[in-house]
Amino acid sequence: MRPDIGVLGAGAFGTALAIALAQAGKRVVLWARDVEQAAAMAAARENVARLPGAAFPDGLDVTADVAMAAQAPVLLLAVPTQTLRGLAGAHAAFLADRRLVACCKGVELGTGLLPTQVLGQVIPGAQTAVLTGPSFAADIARGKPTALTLAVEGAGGEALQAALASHNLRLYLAHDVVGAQWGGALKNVIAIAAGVVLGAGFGESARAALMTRGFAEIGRLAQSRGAQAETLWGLSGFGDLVLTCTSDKSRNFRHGQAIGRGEAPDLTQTVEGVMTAHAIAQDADPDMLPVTCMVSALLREQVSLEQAKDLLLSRPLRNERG
Ligand SMILES: NC(=O)C1=CN([C@@H]2O[C@H](COP(=O)(O)OP(=O)(O)OC[C@H]3O[C@@H](n4cnc5c(N)ncnc54)[C@H](OP(=O)(O)O)[C@@H]3O)[C@@H](O)[C@H]2O)C=CC1
Ligand SMILES: O=C(CO)COP(=O)(O)O
Repeated sequence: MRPDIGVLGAGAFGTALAIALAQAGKRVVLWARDVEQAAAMAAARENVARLPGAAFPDGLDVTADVAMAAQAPVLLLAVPTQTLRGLAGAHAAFLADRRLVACCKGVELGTGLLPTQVLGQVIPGAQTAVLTGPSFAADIARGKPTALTLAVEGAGGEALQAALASHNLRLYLAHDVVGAQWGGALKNVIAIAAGVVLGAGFGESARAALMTRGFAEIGRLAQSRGAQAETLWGLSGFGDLVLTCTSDKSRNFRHGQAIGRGEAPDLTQTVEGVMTAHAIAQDADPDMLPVTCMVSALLREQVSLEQAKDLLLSRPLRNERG
């Protein structure tokens, strides 16, 4: 039988979404690129590698055959942002006339493009949407209450909202696809900075300052790229910034925390904020985006932690607004 939803990318997030949707009664096919990983998940009815402890419900099938998942009219793309172009390019024929819901949070290095913009380049005319907002994969998989933004341009938003929402996964519809993606991408950079601040022992007051000034920075950059301010105040911006900057379940936050403590970060994890910081900083004005540029410089070891702190604190005094 034709699935309702295909999920491409069997990492923590793709697996969690597949579990939640199957629990809500949808027929879901989860695609992993690795044949052995797909077989192991199918046998264990669990993604032991990426999301241990979350059992697969009935209605969730696993495959390494992209054609099987792509029978569904709606495909969730849950791979790291830097791999999205490769995924879409390799399977363009299967993706061409499907609703493609980008679930990744980041900016492509080199092009500065958002996920739906990458999809639009690789698959001209692609029907895209964005699912984003504050949610840890483990929470979604365990059926904990979660509210997310589903951003859809043009027609079909309500139908997609109804298809993907469930009792515990509450979806708010938005139409500002660009704004929803900028919020989700940039909060990861600020979360790295928040982790650095706490890891270094600069204190919770400093983190609150950084989150607030970081949010102002997100607003400046995102609005200069076409985002609406109201979108940034919502789940995809403010909501996700709060979650990611305040929880050590966040990989971005933990990455920063390790750097702040002078430890080596875990480079096996997907930490989207690293590439996003570099993608933004490569042609940014440090006066407009001081935190993002400093995070990039710190990650590249162009400045020390003490230098980064002093450089940020010694900037000329300014008005809070503007
Ligand atoms: N985890 C979370 O709580 C949340 C994550 N997100 C976002 O979801 C996206 C994915 O993150 P997450 O699932 O956590 O990452 P993970 O590190 O858990 O998994 C990444 C997955 O992507 C797969 N992958 C990588 N490259 C490709 C490729 N070229 N083709 C196909 N599959 C590929 C990996 O496969 P393999 O194992 O073979 O390498 C792996 O299954 C990120 O943008 C993240 O910001 C959003 C909200 C919450
Ligand atoms: O996007 C997320 C929460 O909304 C997941 O955060 P991390 O990628 O930092 O783990």
